[in-house]
Amino acid sequence: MWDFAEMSSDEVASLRARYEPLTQSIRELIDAALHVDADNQVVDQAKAQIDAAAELLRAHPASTRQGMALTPEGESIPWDNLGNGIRNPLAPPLVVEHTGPTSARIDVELGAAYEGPPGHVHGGYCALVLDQILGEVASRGSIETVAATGTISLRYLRPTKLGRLHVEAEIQRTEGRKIFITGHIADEDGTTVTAEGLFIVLRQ
Ligand SMILES: CCCCCCCCCCCCCCCC(=O)SCCNC(=O)CCNC(=O)[C@H](O)C(C)(C)COP(=O)(O)OP(=O)(O)OC[C@H]1O[C@@H](n2cnc3c(N)ncnc32)[C@H](O)[C@@H]1OP(=O)(O)O
Repeated sequence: MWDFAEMSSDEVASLRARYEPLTQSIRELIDAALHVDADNQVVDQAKAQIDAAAELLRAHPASTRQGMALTPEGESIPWDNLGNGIRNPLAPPLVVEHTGPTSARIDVELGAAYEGPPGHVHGGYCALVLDQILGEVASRGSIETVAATGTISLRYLRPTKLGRLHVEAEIQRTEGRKIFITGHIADEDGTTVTAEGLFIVLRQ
């Protein structure tokens, strides 16, 4: 059904435009559900509408699922995956901006859905965000150099406040297929988590 290897950039853009707003609406639904304080009637009505939407979507199943795909031009499409999948509302809304051949940054807002300690981001999601940006920088956006996490080490300096976060990553050195890379997350008060990773470029 989705044969990205056969698609033009325009066709991919049109699919993105179809599904990205659905993903964002589901994220907003989760946020609304986490903030609601209503009576049985309101909650029952919302549940019925959500169940109806799920039934509508289930009536049109995809024949394949793909975590990530490539277009003929070599553009990578994060489709269903948890790190930054366009169609996955559990993925934080990450947009990785490559600031050079060996570095990148993310500016993202993480709200109630990502809470661990009260008012703060769950440590596992901090790890996911750092793993994602380190992996993307290490992979350098190419199928030829896709790198997997070999080892990642995190240091939680202090809790990360929910809200706007800034994330950076930079390659420190490479040894053959091994890429040594560091990164950090900062909230409005400064750095909260640092990461050191060893990513390994997959054998082709
Ligand atoms: C369609 C696609 C579009 C793509 C478009 C691009 C965008 C793409 C963005 C991706 C962004 C992803 C961001 C999330 C990244 C994950 O979450 S990946 C998932 C978590 N990681 C895994 O599942 C990896 C599981 N492990 C493995 O598959 C294999 O063990 C590995 C890591 C590939 C290494 O296997 P291998 O290639 O056989 O490695 P091997 O030859 O044994 O060892 C090579 C060297 O690495 C060292 N090494 C091996 N394993 C380790 C380790 N775990 N720790 C430390 N050192 C190690 C060895 O000691 C050796 O060192 P030297 O002797 O050369 O000094």
